[in-house]
Amino acid sequence: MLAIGLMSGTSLDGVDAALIETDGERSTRAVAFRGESYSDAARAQLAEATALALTFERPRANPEVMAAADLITRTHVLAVQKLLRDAGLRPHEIDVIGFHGQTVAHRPDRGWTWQIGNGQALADATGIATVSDLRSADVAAGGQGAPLLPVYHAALTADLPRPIAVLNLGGVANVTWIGSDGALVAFDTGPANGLIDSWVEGETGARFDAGGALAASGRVDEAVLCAMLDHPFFAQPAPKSLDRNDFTIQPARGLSAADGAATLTAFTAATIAEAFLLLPERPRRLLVAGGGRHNPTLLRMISEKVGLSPEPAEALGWNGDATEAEGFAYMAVRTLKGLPISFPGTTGVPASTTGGVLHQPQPRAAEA
Ligand SMILES: Nc1ncnc2c1ncn2[C@@H]1O[C@H](COP(=O)(O)OP(=O)(O)OP(=O)(O)O)[C@@H](O)[C@H]1O
Ligand SMILES: CC(=O)N[C@H]1[C@@H]2OC[C@@H](O2)[C@@H](O)[C@@H]1O[C@H](C)C(=O)O
Repeated sequence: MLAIGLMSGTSLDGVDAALIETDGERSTRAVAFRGESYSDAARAQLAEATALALTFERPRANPEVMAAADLITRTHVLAVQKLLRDAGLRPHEIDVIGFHGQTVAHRPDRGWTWQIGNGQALADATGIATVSDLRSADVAAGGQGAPLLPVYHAALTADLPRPIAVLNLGGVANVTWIGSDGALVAFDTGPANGLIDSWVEGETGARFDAGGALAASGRVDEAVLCAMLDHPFFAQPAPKSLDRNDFTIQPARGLSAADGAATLTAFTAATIAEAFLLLPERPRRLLVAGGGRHNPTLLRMISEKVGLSPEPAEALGWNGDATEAEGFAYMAVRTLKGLPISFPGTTGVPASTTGGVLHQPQPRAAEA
């Protein structure tokens, strides 16, 4: 099948749109990819909606969050249209879209996770069957609702020697470990770039620490690093997941811009080392996808603390910027086929679970 996957990640940098050909099982081939950036105004609107949503006891139709949801849907429609144009394809040639939406609050402890974006509106506007709300069924069944990528990581690495680990360095980081027998262990490890981005934006106005240059020029403050690592999340057994806002840059306040960047980068690396202690067996290789693989200072620190060289996804011919979006395309095909997308080892759900809500495009009123 030809499937489009759409992801708007915790970094709020934009929409990733990927087109893949897959059977939702072992076969998967990347066909096209493009990103659609948010304007500064859109990012600010999404950040506000996210901050607000996190204060709610449960998801509700608040006007500000609904306006953000509308922005998300419209930007995703645009991303699909541009991706189709790039690929020279028409909507009827695409079997399904996997639409992750934007997480505004992730509270499995309260029994919910909230991704905004209207799946039916996206299906109607693109004319393509759309699977949305991919995390809720898992949470309803008692899982963490995240991470979901492990099933795709397993397909991507099917021919590689195991055990193997795949690290996704987005705003938040998550690791997937795949054992020799195909067993999956996966969980969020801590912030990846989220804190570094917030720090750098506050200190310098830049969106992120390009090339890890600021962190490379600073000194890690060991006392701040120790204080940050003294957090109950790291002692928790897997599976476990995070909301983007579960950690803050507060402990680094008072450090110079460079030392703060170095310390927060070291924090991410140290949390990945902590995560490795929870893996059943040391992986032979550590593959890295997500924006953090563009940060050599972060990769160096991970290598030092974990004792394994992180290999950017490109080493295997993957596009590490597209992996998440591809994963949601893959999951949408699995949803169509009634196959599970989450497992006891990945989200803690008691039994393997299907997920996602399917929306068939409705003919427009004018055409009806
Ligand atoms: N050249 C670069 N140098 C340093 N860091 C970079 C570079 N390019 C991207 N990044 C980092 O990658 C981040 C974006 O990563 P990505 O797109 O994988 O996150 P996301 O998908 O929004 O997050 P999540 O996976 O948590 O949902 C940026 O915010 C930035 O911190
Ligand atoms: C609730 C939510 O949106 N979580 C994201 C976030 O970003 C990274 C990490 O935290 C991961 O758990 C998840 O996304 C990836 C794509 C996943 O589900 O595998």
